[in-house]
Amino acid sequence: MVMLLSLGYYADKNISLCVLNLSELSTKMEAILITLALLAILVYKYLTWHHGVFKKLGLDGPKPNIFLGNFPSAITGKQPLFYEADEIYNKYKKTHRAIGVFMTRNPQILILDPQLAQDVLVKNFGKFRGNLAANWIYDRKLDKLAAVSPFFTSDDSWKTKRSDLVTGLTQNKLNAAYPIIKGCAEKLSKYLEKRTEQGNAVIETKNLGFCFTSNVLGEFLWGIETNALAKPDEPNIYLQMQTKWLQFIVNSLDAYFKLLPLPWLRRFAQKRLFSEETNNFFSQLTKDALDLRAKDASSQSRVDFLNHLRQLQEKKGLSHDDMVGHILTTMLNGYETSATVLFHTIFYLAHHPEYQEKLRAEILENIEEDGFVSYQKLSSLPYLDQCFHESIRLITVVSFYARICTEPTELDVGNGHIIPIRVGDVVSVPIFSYHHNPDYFPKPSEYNPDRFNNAAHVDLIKKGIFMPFGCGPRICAGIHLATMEVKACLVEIFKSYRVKCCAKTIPEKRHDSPTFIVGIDGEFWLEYERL
Ligand code: HEM
Repeated sequence: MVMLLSLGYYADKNISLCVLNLSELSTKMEAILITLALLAILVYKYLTWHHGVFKKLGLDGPKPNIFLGNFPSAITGKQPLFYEADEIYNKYKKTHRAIGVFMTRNPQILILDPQLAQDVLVKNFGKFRGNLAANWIYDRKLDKLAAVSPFFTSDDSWKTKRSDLVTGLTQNKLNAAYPIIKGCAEKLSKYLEKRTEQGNAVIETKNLGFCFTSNVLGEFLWGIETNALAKPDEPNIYLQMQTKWLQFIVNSLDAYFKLLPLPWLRRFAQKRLFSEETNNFFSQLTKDALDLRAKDASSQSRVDFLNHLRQLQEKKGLSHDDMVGHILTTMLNGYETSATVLFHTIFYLAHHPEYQEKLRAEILENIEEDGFVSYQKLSSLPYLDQCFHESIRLITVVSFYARICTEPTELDVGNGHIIPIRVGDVVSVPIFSYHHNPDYFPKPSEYNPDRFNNAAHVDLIKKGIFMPFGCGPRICAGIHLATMEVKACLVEIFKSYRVKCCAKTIPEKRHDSPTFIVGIDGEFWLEYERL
């Protein structure tokens, strides 16, 4: 409007030039606006490209947010993923066997019926061999040590990597390695004795759990004393490196999830899963441990993971990177998970003295002359098993797992409706939700080991309702190691100590851990009374 008036009133060159510039500007503005509009349409199309995919298949599901999909709070870090998944699960569980959801813009089929989950994980495993966690590695050459892990592998090399790992973690091997765990339990006892003798019996039990599993892994993986329990107050390079290593992984995964809508931006964020500094440290540590083993004939008959790797090196020429990779896999999958189950069990048993007394009675009845419960009994004590299973149900440290379809197949999603599944499609199992479904576990937020009376877990595992370690050929590779170390520590504590809540103890509450591992946030201060 102003421009037209100007044109009619002032006829001199300068002004008309100025008007010409304005019109040029407006053309440029128009071009910019059109470009922006086109860009917005393109971005919108890109973000919503897949949104029709489930409709075409006739699969129901909640409407996704354009940018963040169906898990906006999890992507922005406001709420853990399993809670958001649980809200969706509860809405559809009575009416659907499976639904379609979006992790940002990426479609996933969420399995609501445990029997269908069993089909995918076990019966139909051949068609669902891939693990979504393999995508967490951006560059497999750069992250050569992380890439050794079967957990991060979807291709054909998975089978060999898994076999190399699990043959060092069989029940026979762990039975033979049991003296190592007993040695760690003795160190824990000495530490507790010292604390209680000093009148310092209120102990932060999360730290205690981390120190114990760290000690076990140090001795079992490298044959080294980490001093986590012996000298807990002294600076410790091993523990510092372990913490640094885990923090780096958490940062990397944080970037991975935040950039899911725009994955190509990952090249500008933290690309590696394992840092170079910690890779160098753990590689040197492994080399030193191997050199020591080669020099010391007496330690060559020790049954531990390092000797397992030495045998593999001899038999099939395992490279040094493969050896370090397997050690780090065991530490990554087994350190925080096992410690979390351990300290939550102690915490829940302190809150429920009636269950603690029952467990203690069973332990005391089965102690052998050497002051320990034998490895065979450790695996079979029924109430110890119940307490362990109830903690792992309530906590469900690994709350969600996802498979990638590797061969075209079909999925029976109920009501006579069968949908085609293509290579690359992702199917996920919200196991936390199964473990917290009141139809399967009445009053699911309560800690109650009695719900697993008469080995009830066996039937629940068969039905796919209880799968804290996963199921099928990709079941947790460290299930026996985790079970052994957690149970051995529980026996050691409860045979000699009554663990009680005190003024500093936080209440039992909703799981709100800010890390990737499920759990209750905050410190677990508990009082240890010597019996
Ligand atoms: C209480 C402790 C633990 C829990 C609750 C746990 C849970 C799980 C679960 C649920 C899976 C399956 C994930 C999926 O299907 O995608 C898994 C896989 C795995 N776990 Fe564990 N885990 C524990 C301890 C350990 C330990 C001590 C190790 C040591 C080696 C370990 C090594 C692995 C590996 C390598 C895989 C991947 C297996 C494969 O894909 O073939 N875990 N774990």
